[in-house]
Amino acid sequence: MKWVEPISCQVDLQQGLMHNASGHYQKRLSDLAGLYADDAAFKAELSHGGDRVVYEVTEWRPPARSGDMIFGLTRMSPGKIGEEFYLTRGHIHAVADRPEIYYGQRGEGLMLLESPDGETRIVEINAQTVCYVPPYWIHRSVNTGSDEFVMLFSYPADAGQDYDIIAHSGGMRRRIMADGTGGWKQVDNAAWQARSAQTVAKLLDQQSAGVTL
Ligand SMILES: O=P(O)(O)OC[C@H]1O[C@](O)(CO)[C@@H](O)[C@@H]1O
Ligand SMILES: [Fe+2]
Repeated sequence: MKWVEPISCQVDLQQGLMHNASGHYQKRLSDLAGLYADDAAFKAELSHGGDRVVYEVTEWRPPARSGDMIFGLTRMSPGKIGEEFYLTRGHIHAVADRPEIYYGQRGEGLMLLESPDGETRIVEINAQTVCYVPPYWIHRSVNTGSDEFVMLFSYPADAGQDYDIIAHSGGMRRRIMADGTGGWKQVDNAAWQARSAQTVAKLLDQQSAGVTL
């Protein structure tokens, strides 16, 4: 029998990376086109500040997916586009009933959550905060601090990510903006459109066996 080997991965807090990872990817500002409210500020930032890396992920993925776990580290740079804090693309798991755990390592930020039928929640995350993302919640990380925001994450290996659900509803329902006094506030996204009852029911009926990951 060829068992999957146990491993350990060292979290490098300063670099915001995990050593001994099996994968690494970076997202640049241009990868986030269309996600921010202020498109003029986005374009100005791209042309003046350059297409810099805004977040990166080092992760370990098991050789087989079913029943196993993926874990890794996300490092988000600090910054704003206009008044809106830097964010990740955000997604629902392709197998929507799969949950996720985030564990704050450094910096400050939050998890912006949205249920299929449009309820919203915010979970603030600092170092040592564990954030539980329950099944079915769309989730996006936001760096609300002035330093890098680093979190460890772990989720079922067969979960996958569906990014279209956010695009199809005109973005997430809430945006996280500077409040003018050094903090953050949530504001409504005017472009947001509710998902139909049929779309919500389809997500709830989904069977993992029928989903292509
Ligand atoms: O995949 P997104 O929405 O760009 O966000 C990146 C973060 O989410 C993950 O996909 C984990 O759910 C990690 O890659 C990282 O923590
Ligand atoms: Fe996720």
